[in-house]
Amino acid sequence: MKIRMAEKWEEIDALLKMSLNSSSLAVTPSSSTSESRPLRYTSIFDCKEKAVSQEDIGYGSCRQVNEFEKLNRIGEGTYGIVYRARDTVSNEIVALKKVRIDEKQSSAAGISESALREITILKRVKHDNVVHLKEIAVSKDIKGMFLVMEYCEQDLATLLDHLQVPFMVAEVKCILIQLLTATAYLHENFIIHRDLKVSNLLLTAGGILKVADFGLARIFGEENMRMTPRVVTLWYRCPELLLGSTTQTPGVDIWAIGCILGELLLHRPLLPGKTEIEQMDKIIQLLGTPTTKIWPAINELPALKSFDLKPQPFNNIKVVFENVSPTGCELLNLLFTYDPSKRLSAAIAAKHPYFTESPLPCDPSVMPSYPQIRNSRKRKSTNVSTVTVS
Ligand SMILES: Nc1ncnc2c1ncn2[C@@H]1O[C@H](COP(=O)(O)OP(=O)(O)OP(=O)(O)O)[C@@H](O)[C@H]1O
Repeated sequence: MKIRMAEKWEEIDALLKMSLNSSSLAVTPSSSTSESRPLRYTSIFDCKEKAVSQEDIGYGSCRQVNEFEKLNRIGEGTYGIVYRARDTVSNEIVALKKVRIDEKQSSAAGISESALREITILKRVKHDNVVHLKEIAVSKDIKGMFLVMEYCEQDLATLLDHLQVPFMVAEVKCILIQLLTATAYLHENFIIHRDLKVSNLLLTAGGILKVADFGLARIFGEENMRMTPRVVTLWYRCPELLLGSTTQTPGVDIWAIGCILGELLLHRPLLPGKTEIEQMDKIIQLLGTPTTKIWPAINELPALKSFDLKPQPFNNIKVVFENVSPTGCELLNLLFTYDPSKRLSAAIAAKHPYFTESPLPCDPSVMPSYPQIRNSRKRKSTNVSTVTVS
């Protein structure tokens, strides 16, 4: 068994190393931010951040999961179950995300591609507003692998479902500015999240927002990098993906952030389409029909002919968001720019005057916190994602 374990983890380790060294993922960090740092592969065997060689410790420094006491189940996503747990060594409360191991998986050792992605990306990012992967724990047998993450008290989807009144504008701004800061950091480091939505935004007890769930994230920058258009949960999916674009830009995250801002302001999902056609219709209802004048490349999108774009000449942002200031409506329109090449960047959006006009973003420490609703139901939108990993 020991030998099988060693082989298995070495196999995963080699795969991670290969994926990060391959040309499609070879990137150089941006030098435009002080937070940028070399994106370097660190071995899965380095998972406790201290420099211990594999030889020193046998099968890597990963601790066994039985050093964590599972307290309760806090979430279940497409790719694994998430538990609240106590580290019996440090007494710290952590989140344990179990990675499904399926021997039938095509990737190494039965670990899904999305889990490998999540690990490789989370190990290279370090930002206050991105969930921190502390280490990887393993079960005694070969069946379990767990991401040990900092614990966050709630996710925004559950919070939204339970709040009787909408967030105050100052609270919306507090959340959004943190989300934009995190996204700017990711984009500066060539990472597109590709699944931003309220259930993937976590809040700590101190109101700090943490972007989570990097199972669909990708490194971008390579010319003509083709990606499947069927990523991003439908309600948050941008028009270029709906229309079949395979070249994805950071703009897919920016569009999703527009949907999140809309949802926070309205206290309901902004564009809850049930099918791709309905999704596109809802976008057109809100923003008007896109034309080649505002989006010259639209005619080149492969799936355009499958859609019958209804003529709708009006932009209804001000109607739908009647209680939102003109500056707020302007920010929404910029986030919802049809042409992805003209869509606002996260870094520029974070400097938009909406955040400096009254009411100002509140301090995270005064964000509402309801630990008692932590284990309540998860919204159905999560199931609408129909994602394909590529
Ligand atoms: N670090 C954490 N702290 C607290 N709760 C968490 C943490 N990570 C995840 N969760 C909870 O578990 C849920 C599922 O986690 P996550 O989104 O990472 O899993 P997934 O399988 O990738 O989900 P999805 O189906 O949305 O892709 C989250 O919505 C959140 O409620």
